[in-house]
Amino acid sequence: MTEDRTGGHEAAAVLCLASASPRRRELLASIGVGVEVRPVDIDETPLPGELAEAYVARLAREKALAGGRQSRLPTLGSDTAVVCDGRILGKPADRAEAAAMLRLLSGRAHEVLTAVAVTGPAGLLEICVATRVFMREIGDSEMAAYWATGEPADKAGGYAIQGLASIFVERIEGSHSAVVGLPLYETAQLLVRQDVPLWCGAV
Ligand SMILES: Cc1cn([C@H]2C[C@H](O)[C@@H](COP(=O)(O)OP(=O)(O)OP(=O)(O)O)O2)c(=O)[nH]c1=O
Repeated sequence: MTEDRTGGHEAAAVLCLASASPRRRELLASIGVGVEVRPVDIDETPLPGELAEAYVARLAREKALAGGRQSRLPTLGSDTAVVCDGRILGKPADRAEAAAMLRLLSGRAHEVLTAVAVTGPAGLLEICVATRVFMREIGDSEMAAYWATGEPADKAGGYAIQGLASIFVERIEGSHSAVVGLPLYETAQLLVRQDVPLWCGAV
């Protein structure tokens, strides 16, 4: 453990995180896993006819493998997509796309898929977690106000359940941390299999 600038404690790096997402780093820190961040730039275009589960699994795997080439530590890659009516919603490019996404999600349920891949001594381990999110109806003025906050821009499906959009989410079935970007229960199991210590040490 080393003391960080805020006077808190930052765990020493035991995992390479192949991700630019601050949410994933914070989620891992919350279970005592310190990371070395190695974001990778991969093409996130779905292949023709590729199903959502195969798509997120492929991206998580590609991120883990590319990140792993830059580190000696076990390496984690992950990808989150919002899926509604078979359509994969990534991050909205602009206000119009964000509004179209929220209009599609308003007043109904959709799925959030998060895939995780971890390379390490046990080889490549992978999981994919599906969570159902039930949203209330969202009005046009709320959509416009939400876009103006800046929150939707870098979020799959154009919303953040952990942020201001929590007022739109009636309930979920599944994993809250998976919607935010990393399913902690399932990820912990993969990390243990790769000998990565959690807050409770090597188990
Ligand atoms: C649905 C939803 C998504 N998100 C975020 C999680 C992910 O960071 C992002 C989905 O994009 P991803 O492409 O999965 O991840 P990323 O681009 O942020 O990071 P990297 O590819 O480098 O790993 O959306 C939330 O924070 N809250 C939510 O409620």
